[in-house]
Amino acid sequence: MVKVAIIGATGQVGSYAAHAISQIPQIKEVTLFGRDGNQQYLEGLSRDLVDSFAARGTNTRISWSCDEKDLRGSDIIILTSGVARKADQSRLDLAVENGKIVASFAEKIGRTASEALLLIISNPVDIMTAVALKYSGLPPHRVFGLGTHLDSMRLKSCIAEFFNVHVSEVHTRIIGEHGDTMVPLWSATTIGGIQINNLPAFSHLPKDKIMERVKTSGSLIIRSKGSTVYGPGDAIATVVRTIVEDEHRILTVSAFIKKEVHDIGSVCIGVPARITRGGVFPVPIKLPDDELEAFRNSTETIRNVTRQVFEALEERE
Ligand SMILES: NC(=O)c1ccc[n+]([C@@H]2O[C@H](COP(=O)([O-])OP(=O)(O)OC[C@H]3O[C@@H](n4cnc5c(N)ncnc54)[C@H](O)[C@@H]3O)[C@@H](O)[C@H]2O)c1
Ligand SMILES: O=C(O)C[C@H](O)C(=O)O
Repeated sequence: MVKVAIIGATGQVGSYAAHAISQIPQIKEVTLFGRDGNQQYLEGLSRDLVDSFAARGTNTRISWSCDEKDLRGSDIIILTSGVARKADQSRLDLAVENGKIVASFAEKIGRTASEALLLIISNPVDIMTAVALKYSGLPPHRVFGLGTHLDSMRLKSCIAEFFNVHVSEVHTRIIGEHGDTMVPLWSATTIGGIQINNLPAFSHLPKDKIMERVKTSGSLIIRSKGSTVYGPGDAIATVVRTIVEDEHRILTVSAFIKKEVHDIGSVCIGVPARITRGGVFPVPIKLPDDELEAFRNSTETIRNVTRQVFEALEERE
């Protein structure tokens, strides 16, 4: 049975993720982890979740803590702490501020829960994954971020709507930055198992418009209702279920790549990765030239900002 801790559980994404993952039968206990001063909120949140579980017939145990010692024994730690962007900000604008928060939690995790798998949600998620990897000291296959999984789901629903098919018939992925330079893999997109460009209607698919919608989904939701909650929360639950059931599904998460995508490496970025109980393993792939060039451009953006954040964090030390 599995024990999961959510750091940043008092936030919008952390609290809904706690609800979503608690429906996974193998999860025995979820610990809501928050900052000192948030005890009252955490007690209220845990009571609210316990009521929900009773109503649903869910057997997961809920606990809460502000003490890093209680991270010990966690199989999976989900890190959602950090500031969220305003609708007119880029996720990259949060890099230094959230880098400090993520580095500090990563150090705690390295000290107390070095056997855990660490799933990063805080934005900009690719860069925060690199920060968590460096400051936790955990091996690369046990530190990964939500990456472009949510973007891939957004693209999937747009394609399903256009072709008027069930979402489960659409397989697609977006790789690269969880941000403006993300790269849709049309070459890896199928509907009902058929390569999308072999479908006559593909020539009418408004690809640019769809990608604009995917890229601006987060800011539109933030402008409309303050934050994105259900999309990320359920995307997190999918990743966690894939881990605990050792499914070996291939999801597009932010992982440290060495040479899996042509010769590009030494960066944490959204790539297809096999997700197992033991960790996350990027799948070696070859891309057509246009997608490769776009991915290279995306990795350069992430690499540059990661470098700047590492420099800022070194000044802190
Ligand atoms: N990767 C994704 O797909 C994705 C999706 C949604 C949100 N996010 C990111 O997740 C993060 C949380 O989003 P949210 O909507 O839950 O925000 P929120 O403001 O509702 O919650 C923020 C959480 O971080 C904690 N926190 C804030 N500043 C802190 C600090 N200095 N030290 C320790 N803890 C601190 C808060 O206590 C709270 O628990 C943001 O960075 C957001 O951009 C990522
Ligand atoms: O857009 C955001 O800032 C939140 C998150 O990254 C999202 O894509 O929903």
